[in-house]
Amino acid sequence: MSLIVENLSKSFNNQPVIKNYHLTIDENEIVALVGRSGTGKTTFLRLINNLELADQGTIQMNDDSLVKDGAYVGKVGQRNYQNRMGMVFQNYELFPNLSVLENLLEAPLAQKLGSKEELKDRAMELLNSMEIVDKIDAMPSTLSGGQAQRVAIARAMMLSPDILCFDEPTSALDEESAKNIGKLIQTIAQQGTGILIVTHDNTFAKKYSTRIIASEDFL
Ligand SMILES: Nc1ncnc2c1ncn2[C@@H]1O[C@H](COP(=O)(O)OP(=O)(O)OP(=O)(O)O)[C@@H](O)[C@H]1O
Repeated sequence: MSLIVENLSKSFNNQPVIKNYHLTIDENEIVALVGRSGTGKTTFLRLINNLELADQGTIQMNDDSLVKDGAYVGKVGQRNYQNRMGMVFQNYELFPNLSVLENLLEAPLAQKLGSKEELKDRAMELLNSMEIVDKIDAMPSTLSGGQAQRVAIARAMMLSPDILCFDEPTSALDEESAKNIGKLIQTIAQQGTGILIVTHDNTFAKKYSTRIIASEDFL
């Protein structure tokens, strides 16, 4: 399963940020997107997560398009695309009023991806593999940054995405937690998910990615 971006363009107030950009991310790949501040990294992440509208181009996951030659597909098609795409936000965006387990179950239950028991088993399995199963009933506010990050990753993995995006995954972490997240990302990639990491952390990018791309190439 691959993410395919072709001829992608985006301007704000007639100021191009991304112009005729091409990128493919295949399964098992860990692509790190690095570059100076203000060169479009967040914009790119928002475009491929359908949080921002493209002016031109194609964004698709194998045959499931989000936008083809500048034309957005219908709602069902957009949902099909989005179901294959996962995102771990910089501030994790956990639901503060829900426990760790409830955070993991919310979306897959709403999407009817399985019974509550089946989904709970999957959640336990993921939390176990991330060595955070003891926090299953904890509220997000009681977690450390590294723990909250792992819960956010587990929540994204509940939907079995083909591509998983990370926005600055190490910005709030100490060295040890960053190392653990790097290894966790490698394990997820080995299991078949393609990874895109936006980061300012060049050491992390070099150590854990299989390919580095630069946002200076967006224009
Ligand atoms: N909603 C918006 N309206 C107008 N301009 C925007 C908007 N979003 C982003 N921009 C502009 O697009 C350019 C790219 O911004 P973006 O946030 O994508 O860069 P970035 O590489 O992620 O930066 P940083 O590393 O600082 O997070 C900037 O010039 C920014 O001002």
